[in-house]
Amino acid sequence: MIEFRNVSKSFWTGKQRKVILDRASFRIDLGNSMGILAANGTGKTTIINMMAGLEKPDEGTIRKTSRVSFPLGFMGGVNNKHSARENCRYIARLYGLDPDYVESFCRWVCGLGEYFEMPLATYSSGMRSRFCFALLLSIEFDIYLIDEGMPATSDVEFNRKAGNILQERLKQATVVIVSHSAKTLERFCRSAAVLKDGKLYQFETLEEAKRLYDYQS
Ligand SMILES: Nc1ncnc2c1ncn2[C@@H]1O[C@H](COP(=O)(O)OP(=O)(O)OP(=O)(O)O)[C@@H](O)[C@H]1O
Repeated sequence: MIEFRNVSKSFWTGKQRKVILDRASFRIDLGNSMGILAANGTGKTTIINMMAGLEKPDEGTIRKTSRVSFPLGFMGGVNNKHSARENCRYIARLYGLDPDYVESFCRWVCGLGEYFEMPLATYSSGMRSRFCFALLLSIEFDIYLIDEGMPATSDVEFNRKAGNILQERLKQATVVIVSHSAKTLERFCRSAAVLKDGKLYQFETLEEAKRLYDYQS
């Protein structure tokens, strides 16, 4: 479960305050995947980052009682000076997992060859995103956070392998997905919410959410 209670978040732009959430309260329960529809630039990434714990609210509380993933495609949290192998083992220890398992899983999924032993700083951005995605897949979460659809790399073989693993994971898991497009949400959830003027309006069905979203845009 993820619960936002009276959460406010805004940014100072130098001229005005950009409000993302204004004392918003909502809850996402396990087994009830939810999509959030919001126009570009209104705060989708910020909300996902707050759920992941990457950003703090200005006010209010965010409570989590489940294992919540970092956003799919997130490339932080790794150390550039260390190799994929060292990063794997470090992250495994942080999550209380078996370092041998995480290392061999990632080695198999991301197919980096000898680069697996080299510092991340020597990787291309494609190699880095393959590694970070493999790392996410090596950990099992209850709730997966997706910002604007599935991440994809330019490596077809990797996309197929990682996509199949993720597909299996998502069958059992709860998904929170944010997008500006209802079409992107359709694959993942039946219920949805609309982010509007700093408030989140939750609906039983995506259809209902779409009606409000289409009306305001
Ligand atoms: N650290 C920051 N300082 C100032 N403004 C910020 C900061 N982070 C985000 N913003 C602003 O807050 C708004 C929401 O940003 P966010 O990235 O969450 O939007 P988004 O809905 O995901 O956008 P997009 O659809 O374009 O990816 C944007 O106007 C952005 O410029």
